[in-house]
This record gives sequence, structure tokens and C-alpha cells, in this order.
Amino acid sequence: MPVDAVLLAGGLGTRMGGVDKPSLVVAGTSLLERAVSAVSVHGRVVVVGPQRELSDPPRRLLWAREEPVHGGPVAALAAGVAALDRDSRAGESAVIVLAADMPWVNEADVQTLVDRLTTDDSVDAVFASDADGVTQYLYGVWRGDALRRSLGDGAAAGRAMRALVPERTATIEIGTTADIDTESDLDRVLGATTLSLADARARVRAVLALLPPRSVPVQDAAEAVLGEPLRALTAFPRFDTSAMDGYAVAGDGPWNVRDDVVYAGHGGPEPLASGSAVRIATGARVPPGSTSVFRDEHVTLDGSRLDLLPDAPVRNDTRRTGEDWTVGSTLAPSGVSVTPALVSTALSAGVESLLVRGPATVRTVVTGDEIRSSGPLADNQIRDSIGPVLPSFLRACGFRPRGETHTLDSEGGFDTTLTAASDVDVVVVVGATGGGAADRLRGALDRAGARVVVGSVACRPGGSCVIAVLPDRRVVFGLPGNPYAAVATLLCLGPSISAALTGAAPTVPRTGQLIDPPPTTTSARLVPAVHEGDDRWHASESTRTAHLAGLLGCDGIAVVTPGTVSGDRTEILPVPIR
Ligand SMILES: Nc1nc2c(c(=O)[nH]1)N[C@H]1C(S)=C(S)[C@@H](COP(=O)(O)OP(=O)(O)OC[C@H]3O[C@@H](n4cnc5c(N)ncnc54)[C@H](O)[C@@H]3O)O[C@H]1N2
Ligand code: MOO
Repeated sequence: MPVDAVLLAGGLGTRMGGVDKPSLVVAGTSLLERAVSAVSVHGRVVVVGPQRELSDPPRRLLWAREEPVHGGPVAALAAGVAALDRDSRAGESAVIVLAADMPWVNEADVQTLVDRLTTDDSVDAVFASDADGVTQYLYGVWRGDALRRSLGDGAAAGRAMRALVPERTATIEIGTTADIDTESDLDRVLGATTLSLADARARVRAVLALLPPRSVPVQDAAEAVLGEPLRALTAFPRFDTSAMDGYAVAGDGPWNVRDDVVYAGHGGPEPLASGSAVRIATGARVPPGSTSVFRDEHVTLDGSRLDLLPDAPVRNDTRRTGEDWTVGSTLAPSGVSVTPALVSTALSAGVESLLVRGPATVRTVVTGDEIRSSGPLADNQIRDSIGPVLPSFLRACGFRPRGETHTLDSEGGFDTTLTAASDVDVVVVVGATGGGAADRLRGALDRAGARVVVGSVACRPGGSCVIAVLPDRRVVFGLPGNPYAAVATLLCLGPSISAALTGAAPTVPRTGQLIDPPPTTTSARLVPAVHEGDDRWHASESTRTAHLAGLLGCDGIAVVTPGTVSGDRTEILPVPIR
């Protein structure tokens, strides 16, 4: 059955101060684009609302506007159906009707509704409902004729959507159907949702606030991120200088060579009269009056007479003031990492201090009554196998580790831990992220008034990780307790956290061609991978998560997203080796 779609994208969002809700960007994608991508596998798509830029427009896109503008959802729906009727192409027998202000709409859920309508002759419309059984009438699929009957001849405009609903309907629970009316709605719903890895990364970047910038001596800025562009305070070269050992000359040759020698770092050289030359060292300031420098290889000296060799190339070996850059030139943009090359360039440019952010400091909190970091182990205890190595993984993500503590599985212990680690930017908690009896992190975050940025992620292992912001802006990054799950999640999401805090410019992920990837359906998989040469990588079928033995002999962790097939370019997380 051909299926078209009408997306209602005109709402005014008065509770959000009149913001254009369909344009709200949630985890990198606007709500309108989410709605469009949920329906674009079907036929025509009518967007009712002001025309907006779409990053990935559907093949058969129509725009419409309701009468009067902001006349409500029924008027908008009528305008959408009228646009379908005006369009001369083949008519449909079902119409998807979606409000473009729901962050959760997705192709699979829409397909579930379509499948029901197409296989069940006893219903004229199928709507989504949430876990509480509340029906969302702006998230449904209608038989075309039933929809047109309900809309009638225009008399329906101004009525409530509910009043249009045909008698024969079905509802299907598809989890959350919440629409978004306020910023905090959005925040709450997103924090309670399992995000894709890409959405989790995008949300981290969108939500976490930049650390305050600080001014530090250039030599102490290593590993931080520039908080302002690097601008030259001095020209380079700072003065006209000789690039070679040779002779500074004035005017045309042959030249009469003076007795003195101009050395680098010595006092100002005497001016050079026309027709004379002076021996000069690399790096020395050229004398006033000099018109050129010729290197030793290009000249002959006979007594005090200097000649240019007949076959010498026409080349002036003077480096002129400001030839490489002038005062005020921008040498690096804000957001780049302070590498040794950047430190060196800053020093060449007369810059003594830099305005930087980060590296974000991290305290690690290892949790669990069974975990011991030293001493003999009782029968029911295990060695902390993650705390001692976590600093390497943290540094690989751009963090600066600042020590480790151990918390027992008690409520009070977690509350104290979160308060105690007040001297760092990020608290990384290992374990206790799950919903089990001993897993206390989420409760402690709640009591601390934290804002959950990422509540869980569609990836295995590590789906139970949590990223939250405490009221004092410190970030809490909860890693699942199983050591492989902990490091895989850290390598996957840690760089996004570190970059969001420091303002580091986005980097292109490393990728490789993955041969025979393990199967994935709905969650991404983080599996150890071996570099087989050239661009080819081979990922393990699966890995045990309770230890890191699976990483031995591996060069990276492949991020295998759903639908990856052999030969696909796949993100590879580098695994630190020291
Ligand atoms: N009912 C369910 N239970 C669990 C699920 C689930 O989906 N349903 N997921 C399992 C997975 S997978 C993981 S991962 C863990 C994540 O839970 P937590 O973050 O709460 O982790 P813990 O329960 O605290 O610890 C899990 C595991 O890891 C060991 N561990 C913890 N810290 C260390 C350490 N520093 N060194 C070595 N080993 C450590 C700990 O002893 C546990 O065996 O939840 C599962 N359960
Ligand atoms: O997801 Mo657990 O994080 O598989 O080991």
C-alpha cells in the first residue's frame, strides 16, 4: 500500500518562549529532520510549516502552510492533505501524520504503525501510545479515505485533533512518545533515554559547559587546548638575518670584502657601503646597507675580491623581517591542542603565556565491597584490576588523572564521594552504574541534584554508562564495573567529554576497513580489533568483559555500528600502549 506522510512543523512553542520547536537540535539533529528521516523511506513527504533547510531532504518533498498560520494541528493537517491532493502524482492509501516536535520518532516505530494498518482491515488509523497508555494523536498512520472523511470540507479546522479520530482505531505502545514543550522536558526525556553512541557524543558536546580559561606560561601549557587564537607578538624573523654562512654584499659585484666578520648574537654590525661585502654567519643580523647575502658555495674569493660564480643561481640568502609572519598574524586557531610544535611556534612568535583550557582533571573512584587494591584477598574478594591502569586510558582521552579513591557499596559512601572529589573537573566512577541492589551511583546523582546528560547508551558492552553534571559543574562519568566494558566505554566517550570541557576542535575519527565484523542489530559493539596491515582490521567475534585479556595482542577497539558489513569503514579507537 503506498504511504505518504504529513509532518506538522509549524508550532509556535509558546512555553519555550516562542522558539521554533521543529528546528530545535537534539543530539545533533533537528526535531524536523528526525521526523523527516523517520518517514522518508515511504512516498511523498509534506512538511506543513515555514520552509527550512533540510540536510537530507526526502526524494519527494512538498511544502505547505496552514490557513491561518498557527491555526493549530487540524488546520495544518488539512493543509498537508490538500497539498497531497494538489500534487498530481499517484495518490496514497495511507498517510503518516507526525508532529515534528518529538525527539523519539524513528523509522522502526513508524514502520510498526504502518505494518499494523496494512495488515489489519478492522482499523482506519493506528496511533502510538506511551508506556502510561497515553495516546499521541499526532503520531499515527491513517487510511487516506478515513483521514479525508474526518477532515470533511474544512469545517474541522480549529477543532481538537482528538475530535477527528475515527471510530475504528488501534494504539500501539512504542515506549516514549513525549513531545517537547520546555527545555527541561527535553533535558529530562533525553537523560532517561538510551542514546546511540553518535547521539551520546553529540549531546555531551552540546550540554557540557567549557571550563574557565586560564593564562599559563607557554612551557606549562602542554596538553591543554588554546582558548584563543595564537597571535604573533613579534615578527618572524624579528630582524633581517642571514640564512647561510657566506657574505653580505651592497650593490653590484665584484665586491671588496671587509676585514671584520658578522657573527650571530653579537653587537649591531657596521653599515655596509656600496661595492663592499662582509663575511657573515648563519643567524647573524645583516648589516644596514646590505642588498643581498650569498652563501659560500655561490661565490669565489680572491684576496679581498669577492665574485659571484658565473653559474650561481640568482638567490638572496637574506631572511627578511616578517617574511614568515608579521606582528598580529594568527598562527593557530582557538581549539587546537597545545602540542610541542605549538609551544615552539609560540616561543618563536614572542608569546610568553597562553590562554588555555584543560586538560580536564579527573579523580577515579573505584567502587565495590569485593574490590581490594592491595593485601591478601579473602575468598569473596577480587583485585582491583582497573584503578592502577585507568590513568593510561584517561590520558589517551585527553584527561589529566589526579588520583584514585575507593568507595564501598553504601548510599552514604557515594554521597560523600561525590562531594569529596571537589578539586577536579571530572569524577570517573568505576562500577555501580547498573540498576542492581548494590549499584548506588544513579541514586547518589539524583540526591546531589545532578543533571543526567547521558543515561545509557545503545552499545555493548558498556551500555549502562552514565554521564551527568553536578550543580557545581563537575562532570560525573560512570563506567560499568567490568574492566573491559569500563575501558571500552571510556575510550569511546571520554574524548568527547574532554573535548567538550576544553573546547577542543572536533577531530576526524580514526577508521579502518573492517573485515568480517561481528553481527550487530540494534546496539553498537565495541570489540577488540587487530590491524592486519594496509587499511585492513579484523575484529574479535566477542570478548569477555570481566578482564582486559581480550585486548592483549590487539591494536584497537572497533566501534561496530548496526548494519556494518565486511569491508565497511569503521571507527577504530586506539588503545594506549603505555
Ligand atoms: N540484571 C542485570 N545485571 C547486569 C546487567 C544487566 O543488563 N542486567 N549488566 C551487566 C553488565 S554487562 C555490566 S558491565 C555490569 C555493570 O554494572 P555496574 O556498573 O553496576 O558494575 P558493578 O556491578 O559494580 O561491577 C560489575 C563487575 O565488575 C567487577 N568490577 C568492578 N570494579 C572492578 C575493578 N576495579 N576491578 C576488577 N573488577 C571490577 C565487579 O566485581 C563485577 O563483577 O552489570 C552487569 N549486571
Ligand atoms: O555491558 Mo557490560 O558493560 O557488557 O560488560
